Amino acid sequence: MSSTSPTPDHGAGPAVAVTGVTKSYGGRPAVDEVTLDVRRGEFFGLLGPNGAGKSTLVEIMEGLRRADSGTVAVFGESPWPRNTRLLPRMGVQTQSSAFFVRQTVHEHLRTVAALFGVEGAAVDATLEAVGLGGRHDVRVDSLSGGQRQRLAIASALVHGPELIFLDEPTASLDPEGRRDLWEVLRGLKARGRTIVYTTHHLDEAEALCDRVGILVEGRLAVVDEPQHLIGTFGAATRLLVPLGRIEEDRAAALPGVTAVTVQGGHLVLETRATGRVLAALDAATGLDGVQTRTPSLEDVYLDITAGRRPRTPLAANNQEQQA
Ligand SMILES: Nc1ncnc2c1ncn2[C@@H]1O[C@H](COP(=O)(O)OP(=O)(O)OP(=O)(O)O)[C@@H](O)[C@H]1O
Repeated sequence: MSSTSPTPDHGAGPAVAVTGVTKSYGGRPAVDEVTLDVRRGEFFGLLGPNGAGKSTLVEIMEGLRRADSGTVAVFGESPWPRNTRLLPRMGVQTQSSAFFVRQTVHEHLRTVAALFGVEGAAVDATLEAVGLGGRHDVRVDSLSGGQRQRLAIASALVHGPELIFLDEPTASLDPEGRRDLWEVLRGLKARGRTIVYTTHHLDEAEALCDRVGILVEGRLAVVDEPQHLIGTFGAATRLLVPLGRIEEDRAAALPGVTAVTVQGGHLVLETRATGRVLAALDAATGLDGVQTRTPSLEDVYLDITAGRRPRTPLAANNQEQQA
């Protein structure tokens, strides 16, 4: 965003290296022995259910919390204790971003920019990018939740950081705002920035992230590219057959069908042998009105977080970094 942004550093080594990090509260690990690299220029998504430890892990990476054990290196340096050399290189939006509430939107962002020694032109460009271009003179305490979220994101981006941490940035955005933010983030990635992103929107992670890590109860269950994860975990395809076309028992007996449920006006057949089941359905009832839902990241995520599939310790393409 900033015209004075540093040139992205494409040096060797990961943007963030997390090694054996553990953090407990009251004897319970919130983050448990996590080892993970975020590559330079990568869009990395951190996923997991409520309370899985995402924010804790991200805040340890940012230098806002201290790990009980393990190490974190950001561009090769420890972010803890507060490392002022790293601050201009990182942009941080947390779930509880602070605001100067009595200022206007423009004053607020100008104040943030000034802390980083960034010129005013970057303020206007950043507000425009996050969709607050028409809100310069509105007081921060008069903004809606979604508008505040946009301002928090602007505050993380205004100084043109190389590494951007966004913690559920689309949580209170409307669908249009989400899509607009996707474009902003894709633009940042195209310019070589590294993005660490937590979200509960699996469609978003699938659309944006080069790799995702899924945390379950503080432990990293898997790290992989979304498409590879979907292929590797072999989540089922679902065939939606209008109710009344075939009896449930008969559908369940078709070769290749692994589960049958009723959802809305459909019988839902799960299968990993789509062609075979479609052919059998065609022979039994015809295919009129039958819809096919291919597996998504959400299916894999639900399987992993519900513990329905054996968890691999770490996917192969992250293991090369663990050596
Ligand atoms: N400051 C704290 N003091 C005590 N417990 C904490 C603190 N911060 C987090 N925890 C606990 O650590 C666990 C992980 O919390 P964390 O906020 O990191 O999860 P999360 O994955 O970000 O969840 P969400 O998706 O709900 O934001 C939770 O059980 C939470 O209650």
